[in-house]
Amino acid sequence: MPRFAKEPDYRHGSIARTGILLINLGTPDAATSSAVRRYLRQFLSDPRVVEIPRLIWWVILNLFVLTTRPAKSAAKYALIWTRDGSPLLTWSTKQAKLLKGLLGERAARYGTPGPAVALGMRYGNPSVASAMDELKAAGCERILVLPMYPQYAASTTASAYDAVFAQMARYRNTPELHLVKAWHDFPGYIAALAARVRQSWSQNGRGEHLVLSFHGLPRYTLDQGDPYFCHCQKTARLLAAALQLEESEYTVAFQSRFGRTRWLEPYTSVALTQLARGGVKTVDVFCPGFVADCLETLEEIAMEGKQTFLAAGGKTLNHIACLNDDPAWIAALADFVALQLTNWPTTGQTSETPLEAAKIANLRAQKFGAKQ
Ligand SMILES: C=CC1=C(C)c2cc3[nH]c(cc4nc(cc5[nH]c(cc1n2)c(C)c5CCC(=O)O)C(CCC(=O)O)=C4C)c(C)c3C=C
Ligand SMILES: [Fe+2]
Ligand SMILES: [Fe+2]
Repeated sequence: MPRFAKEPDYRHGSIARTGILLINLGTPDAATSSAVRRYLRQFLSDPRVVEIPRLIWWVILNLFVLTTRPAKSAAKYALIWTRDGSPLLTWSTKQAKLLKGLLGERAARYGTPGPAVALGMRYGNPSVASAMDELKAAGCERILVLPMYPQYAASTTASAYDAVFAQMARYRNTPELHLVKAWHDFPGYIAALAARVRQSWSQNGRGEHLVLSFHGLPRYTLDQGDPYFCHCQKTARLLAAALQLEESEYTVAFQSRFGRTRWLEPYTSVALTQLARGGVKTVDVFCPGFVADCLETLEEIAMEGKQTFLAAGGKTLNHIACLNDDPAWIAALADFVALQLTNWPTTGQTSETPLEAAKIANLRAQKFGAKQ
């Protein structure tokens, strides 16, 4: 493979565009053991995700994890799989499409073309590399990297950056980058979350207690300076304030523990058990850290979490759907993008006079026989 990827044909005088690169975690290509194994191999080989020394982890991963987990996880994926495939991919694709449409509509008011939007998955397909290629092919000289993780974590956000940098290293004509780090307190995001909860309350009734369940992380990441835990607490606090909740009316908890080390606490399963044992009969569970429903919300919360709550004496667990394609959320996302693009100067972009363009075309034709 050549060191650098082939550049798209260079067109003189074309307008340099801005591209929005949405990155989410990714999902297997199918709900089968082999597809899940391929996905988990890529995911769990990421040193940002599992920090055990490489050689030791390679042995554990290949001898134990990848021999047992794929079948178990595939069975869970099968429970949430739809005719369109994985919900995470379906919703993420829809979000990218809706965002592109809305940004295009807003730009059209000023007679300008909207930015290009592409979706890249950190693991699996479509890859971050292919999404960046797509933006470059669309003439994007500037790329806004927007991880679909409101709360920063090294294992998600920084890992998404790693994938972007790896592809940058393959380009000769690199685009300019703007990396979004976190948006856990962006007012439009908080307002969209609050509206989602209120909508569920009015449609399905209001539970006695609200559990805000975030994906967990190993506990040592907090001790070692990862701000994820604090970002989750702030999102929860702002959301609770928007919903005018007293502290006794909601619980912040962490789900999806992986491996044997201690993770951020309280664990969602423990919180649900304690609530039920304490006499709470109806609980709402909302996952503000996931902007799209996925295995972790549809299976782990709506199915497993429900069983845990009922087994401990609860009567009803209502899983409140993630933001998915909610119009208020897509509008908030478009506002956030606009904010990020403000004051990003468009200097340094090529625009030759016709004479210069003709000279360059001539030179390239002589030297490389290139078509212009
Ligand atoms: C929202 C943020 C996420 C963080 C932080 C995160 C950290 C993290 N995850 C694992 C291990 C697994 N996670 C899995 C699925 C999964 N994780 C997230 C998001 C975050 N992960 C999502 C959106 C999903 C769902 C993907 C889908 O296809 O629907 C899985 C795979 C499923 C399984 O086998 O259980 C694993 C494994 C670790 C170790 C980690 C931080 C160190
Ligand atoms: Fe995860
Ligand atoms: Fe999980």
